[in-house]
Amino acid sequence: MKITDIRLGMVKVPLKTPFKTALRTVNEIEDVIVMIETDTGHIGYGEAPATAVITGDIHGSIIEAIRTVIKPKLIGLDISDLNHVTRTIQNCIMKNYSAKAAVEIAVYDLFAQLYKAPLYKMLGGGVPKLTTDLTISVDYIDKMVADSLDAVDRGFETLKVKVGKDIGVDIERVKAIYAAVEGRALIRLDANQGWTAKEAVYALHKLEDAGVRLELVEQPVKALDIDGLKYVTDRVHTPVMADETTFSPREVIDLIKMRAADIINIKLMKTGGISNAIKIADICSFYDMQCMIGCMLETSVSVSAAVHLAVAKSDVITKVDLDGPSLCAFDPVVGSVNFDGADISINDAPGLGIQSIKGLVMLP
Ligand SMILES: C[C@H](N)C(=O)N[C@H](CCC(=O)O)C(=O)O
Ligand SMILES: [Mg+2]
Repeated sequence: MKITDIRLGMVKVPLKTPFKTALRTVNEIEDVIVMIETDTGHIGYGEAPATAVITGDIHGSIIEAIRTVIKPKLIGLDISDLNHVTRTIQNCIMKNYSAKAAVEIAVYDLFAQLYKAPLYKMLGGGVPKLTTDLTISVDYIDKMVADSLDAVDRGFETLKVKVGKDIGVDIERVKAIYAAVEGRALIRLDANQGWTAKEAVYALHKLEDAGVRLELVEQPVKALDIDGLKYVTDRVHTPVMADETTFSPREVIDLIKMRAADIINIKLMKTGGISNAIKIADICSFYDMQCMIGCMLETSVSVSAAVHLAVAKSDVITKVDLDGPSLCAFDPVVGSVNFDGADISINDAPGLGIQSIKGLVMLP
């Protein structure tokens, strides 16, 4: 199975409600779709969101990186040489993680199609079911409480509550949500870099002292403030998770050695795809550290790949934040991963099982 062409398109899906974090507000998903064509007629699908505030990637950079650098290196390569193909993707350009991720996802899709197996089986097998959390956007307290109750009524048992704005209001936000859903849902926080280390310790001590039990707090401080992350990790009982701080396997090793966080959030759009995500999961497994599998604002094209990976690495990926499809007004993908509220399941179609993408607009 040889790569003959790589075509690009755009998919646009409105969100059910605006997605608001300490870093940005977004109303719709607009992502680059990668379609890798082969001499056997098989097509592999991938997707890249433009998350400039986290990965530095924008639509133009994703499209140009794939068109002018990655694609010329891949034409003619044999999908059965998976390691050679993924190394070529990783080594042909620095950074550009989302572009690399989209192409790698399509390559892994084809690799599993080649052997007529669902991707998770090619990655080691597992039980093809997951349960995801749902993100509660940062907003007025009453709105966040109402959104949290609605999510619990819809069957979500874990809520990822966005904070990282005004520290005093953040504490009140979390207390109010905890009081409203106590006993019905687990709460994890994501400050998206919005606090200083001292603010984070202050807020978490206030919440701990008030009896608010949190599953974890994600990325309390700036991405590059590793000392600050360790400062928080050393001082609070609530487990601290690194998200924006860690992209590569090297960064994960450094973080583990410093004991700067308790948990790592693996996202394909930070790792540059599946090959490095596997390395990070294996490093964490070696060091006995838990991981979460996360996503950016992605549709079920690329989130499906994250689902397959998480199923295969469920020994170490014990937490799931794959709510991209749940945030979408509709699922544009006809495919094999079924996103039904909190419940995610995979059937036995080969690869990612993607048959078509509704509303896909191909780029010239
Ligand atoms: C969508 C997911 N639940 C999430 O919250 N991801 C964010 C980043 C999303 C974005 O801004 O596109 C995160 O974990 O920080
Ligand atoms: Mg995060």
